[in-house]
This record gives sequence, C-alpha cells and structure tokens, in this order.
Amino acid sequence: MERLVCLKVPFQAAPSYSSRPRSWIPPTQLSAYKRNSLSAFSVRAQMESEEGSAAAATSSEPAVDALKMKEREVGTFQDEVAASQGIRIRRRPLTGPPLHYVGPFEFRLQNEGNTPRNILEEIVWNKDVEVAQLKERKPLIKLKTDLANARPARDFLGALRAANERTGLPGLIAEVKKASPSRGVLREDFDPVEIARAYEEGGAACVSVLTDQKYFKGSFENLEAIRNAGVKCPLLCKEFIIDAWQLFYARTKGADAVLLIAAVLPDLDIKYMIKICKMLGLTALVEVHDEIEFDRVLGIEGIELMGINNRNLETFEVDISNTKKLLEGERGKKIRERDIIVVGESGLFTPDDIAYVQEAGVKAVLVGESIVKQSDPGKGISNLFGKDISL
Ligand SMILES: O=P(O)(O)OC[C@@H](O)[C@@H](O)c1c[nH]c2ccccc12
Repeated sequence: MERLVCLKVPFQAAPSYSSRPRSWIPPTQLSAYKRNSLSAFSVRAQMESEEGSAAAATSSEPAVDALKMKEREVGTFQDEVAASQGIRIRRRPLTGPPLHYVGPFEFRLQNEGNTPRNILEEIVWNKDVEVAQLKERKPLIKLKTDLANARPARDFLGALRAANERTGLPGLIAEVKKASPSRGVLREDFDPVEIARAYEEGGAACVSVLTDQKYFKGSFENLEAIRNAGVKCPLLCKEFIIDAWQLFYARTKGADAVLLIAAVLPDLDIKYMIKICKMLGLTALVEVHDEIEFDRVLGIEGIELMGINNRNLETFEVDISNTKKLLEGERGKKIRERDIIVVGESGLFTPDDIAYVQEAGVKAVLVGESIVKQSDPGKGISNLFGKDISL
C-alpha cells in the first residue's frame, strides 16, 4: 500500500510546484495536481494550510487567479506531452477556452479549446467532470477501506488462456452492453445479470461490463450486481479511465480487469496505471487502434494483454482487417516473443470473422453487439463461433 502515497504527492507538493521547471512533473502527476486543485475551494484549502487562514483571507483572489493561470499552463503542457506521442485526444480545459497571450494582446482562437473535436474527446471530457464529482464523494482514503473488504480479484488472463487451450478458439470476453453512441440501444429488455449468466453458460471465458452511463447506458451497479449474483467469470470494467482513482473504484466494485485506452492516455500514465493495477490484482487490457499506439504500448514494460480495437473511437468506423494489419510482420513477431495475449475487439459477427482474427494472431476476442442482441445470448455465442463452446 506504500505506493498510494504517490497519489497524494501532487496535492502536497502543489504549493512549491510553481518554483520548479515545468518538465519536472510527469503528466500523471500533473493531471492529479490539476484535478486535485480544481476548485477554488481546494485552492483555498491549500493556501490556508500553507499560509494560515488569516493571510489566505486577505490575499486569496490574486493567488487564486495565479493558480488558475498555472493550472491552465499545466493543462496545456499535458496536452503537449500527449501530442508529442501522437495522441490526438486532448483533456478537458479547466475553465473555459484557454487564452492565448501574444504581447500585450489577449485573444481567443475560434473553436479551439473548449469544444470537443470528436466523440471520444467528448466522452473523456465528460468523464473528467464525473470523476471529479465521484472523487469528492468517495476520496481515496474511503476507497481504501472498501478495498480491504473486497473479495480478491480473479485471474482474467488465466481464464482467457485456459479457454483458448480448451477450445482451440480465441477465448471470449462477452460484453454486457445496453447501448453505444454509434449503434443506439442494442437491447430494450436489458437484464445485466441474466445476460452475464447466459454468457457464462454459453462458454464465455470472461465478461465485460460497460459502466459508462451517459454514452453506453451502463453502470457500476451492473458490475456489482453481476459480481454479487455469483457469476464466476472474471469481470472487465469497461470504462474510460483517465485517473488512477478509477482503478481503485473499479476494484471495490468487483472488477478483475480494467481497460486502458492508449488513444487517451500518455505512456507515463499507462505505466503508472499498470503498476497500480498490479498492486490491486487487476489485469490491464491496454487498447490500441493504430500502428502508433501499438508501438507505444509495445515500448511499455509489463504489458500482458493488448486489445486491438477494430472500431475507430473518433469516427466509429469499423474494419476487422485492422487486427490483421497491426499483427503483420515485425509487430506480430514481437507479440509472440513477449507472449502478449492479443484481443481482437469490435465488429465480430460470424464464425468467419472469428477465424479471420484468429488467423491474424489473436488468442482472445471481445464481442458485444452480435451476441447481446440475440434473445438468448448464450445461443448467440454458439452462432458466433459456429459451434457450442461451452462443452
Ligand atoms: O459491440 P462490438 O462491436 O462487438 O464491440 C465490443 C467492444 O469491442 C466495444 O464495446 C469496445 C471496444 N473498446 C471500447 C472502448 C470503449 C467503449 C466500447 C469499446
């Protein structure tokens, strides 16, 4: 539990941050710093503990302005780090559009800054607000108490390997998915526990549960309910993770694995989150969509499970040849050398699709739409594989 201290460091270190060179703070800590010092309330709290409440009461406004300015700079810097790694998704600006200072003039670039440029960016910006609110209700210290009572995590990776060996087919991560921004509502009569049970009986190795409410009509209650209903398959918390706090939260809600999206997270955040996952017993499924993300993730030590999403989360285009393309040649060779399990994700509907991604080199698949839509999702699994894989 010693590592938990990392999460507190930015908050404690914040007052002296401004005297340090910008490059000193890793992006993860910047983001934690940024979020921890979000509200004027917490800014004031820092000042009070630093300077005493009387001094804070008299000098709060200029100091708050200065901190807001610094936060804006920090946010911009964080996006710069991300952009240098080819990440297009920007984090939500703290307070409206950033101002650009040029000499004595101050102006705002049209539509740059506070308008999300695509759906993934919109989801992530929304998540930023959501997580900040959840964190206020359940600070890490409370989560740690819940964590002590949580049942141990199950072996997600082991379940996928075992299924692959047992059936000779890719291990199935079956997704409990009510809706998506690209497909709308997939199933009206949606009982998450019943669906998860049908998946398990139908031979799924693991179950993925969407927890994002706003865009996917999912919830953490669904995750908890499935876990408490006695479903034995390890559970993936399908969430947009942008803050290490969410890893703790997911674990307390019964997750055995979490999704980390490389299109959203800079390398240092992925590394840091993988360490926390290991500490919590969570398996990290690190998702990529293109060559740049693939190569970035391959450069990270300790990767065991990588997902190749056939859906572009910025445009929603689906193309299952993406899995094949990314696993060809040197990249596929490296995956085999490092014994990384690759999951083919999205857009898989038929036994031919499964055979195609298996041929490309995946040992697991993540499937939602094609099976969740069937009146009997267990039967949906045998249709997908062309045979009963529960035996
Ligand atoms: O319903 P499909 O096309 O079978 O896709 C499932 C899964 O791959 C998809 O839900 C998914 C993959 N990565 C994601 C990241 C966020 C949200 C959703 C996803």
